[in-house]
Amino acid sequence: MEIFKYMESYDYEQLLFCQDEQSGLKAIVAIHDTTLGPALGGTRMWTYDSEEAAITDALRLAKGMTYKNAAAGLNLGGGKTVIIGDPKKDKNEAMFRAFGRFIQGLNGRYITAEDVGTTVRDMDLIHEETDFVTGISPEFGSSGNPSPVTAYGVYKGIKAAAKEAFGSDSLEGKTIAVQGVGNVAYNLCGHLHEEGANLIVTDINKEAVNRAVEAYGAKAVDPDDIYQVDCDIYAPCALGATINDDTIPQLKAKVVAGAANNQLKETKHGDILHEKGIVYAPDYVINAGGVINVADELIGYNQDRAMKRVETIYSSLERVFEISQRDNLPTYAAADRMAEERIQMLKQSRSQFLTNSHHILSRR
Ligand SMILES: NC(=O)c1ccc[n+]([C@@H]2O[C@H](COP(=O)([O-])OP(=O)(O)OC[C@H]3O[C@@H](n4cnc5c(N)ncnc54)[C@H](O)[C@@H]3O)[C@@H](O)[C@H]2O)c1
Ligand SMILES: CC(C)C[C@H](N)C(=O)O
Repeated sequence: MEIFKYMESYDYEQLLFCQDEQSGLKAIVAIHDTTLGPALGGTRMWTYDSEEAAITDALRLAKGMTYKNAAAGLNLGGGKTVIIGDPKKDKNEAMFRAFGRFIQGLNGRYITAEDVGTTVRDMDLIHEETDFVTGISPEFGSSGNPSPVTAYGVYKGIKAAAKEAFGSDSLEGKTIAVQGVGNVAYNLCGHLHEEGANLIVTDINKEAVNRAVEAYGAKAVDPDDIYQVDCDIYAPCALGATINDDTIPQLKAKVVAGAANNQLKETKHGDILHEKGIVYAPDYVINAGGVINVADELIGYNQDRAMKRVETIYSSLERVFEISQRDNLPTYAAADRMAEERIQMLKQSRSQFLTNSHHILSRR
């Protein structure tokens, strides 16, 4: 992999490799763009097939956070960390504390939070070493686990996408296929079930599937079968790139709207959805609830204020669908335009984030 060539292609600012032999920490921090403010993005812990796969994931996820934070109207740039390892076996206190010290060394250029494979407990350990971490325990006056809030935002976003596709945002009687029923999607299924939707779920983890079947009467299918089930809405809530050449021809849904980051394997897959008349809710717009919630910690966490802001995901998606129709653009491109315009506008007056300027951290 030619790292600088890749970084140049999407104008990444910084890529850091953090190693601590004693604790087994191998972390990659990618900072994409800090025009709008310090880079905020979660830490993912995953068993990658190769170091290259881990680097690529960190870079792709960091860019997604730049767009997510910009589209959500936050004064924050985009970054992300991946820790290479099995979150079930390889975690220890020293690992997260070592990572916290590396973050502290960045002096506020990057702020972390939870992502796949990390928990509030892990963030609390990082917090032993640095203040540049969010999603820590409510006992510190913080917002805790972002997943239920992400789920609420995704639920609101699914309603906005349903209105665009079916003319009504009611989900009663709609069949929704949910891929991955982890932290976000289990909470999402609760909202969908409460509104009277029929759920079809899958997960590579049998316990996660059973939990959704028991709590919400969901029907379970094998992981490979989720794309072809008869449904109105497909909600990808596991990992990325599930909208691709193999899966699109199988989809019967009229809407793709879910929590996962980087749902489109390549942008051409967003073009194909558009051509087929499938309403796609851009991932980083619909799943911004968690980051909106944790970002509120930076100005003194207020749950009511954060939830009101999460509710705006519905109108942000309406705006994306409006731009898409007006300019005959695929929805992912309409969302990119919205985010890029905001960044460009501010780039004219600011370039790199500096801790000694007036910014969100100075109010903490
Ligand atoms: N947690 C948040 O607040 C948040 C915010 C924004 C975006 N996201 C994104 O949403 C997605 C889910 O996040 P989460 O926190 O719920 O993670 P999670 O790890 O709790 O849940 C993911 C689930 O997907 C399952 N899974 C993995 N591969 C699968 C496959 N091939 N087929 C079926 N199931 C599979 C896992 O077993 C797990 O149960 C991720 O892409 C994450 O980046 C999460
Ligand atoms: C800051 C976190 C809540 C980030 C979250 N994992 C996301 O992808 O949006």
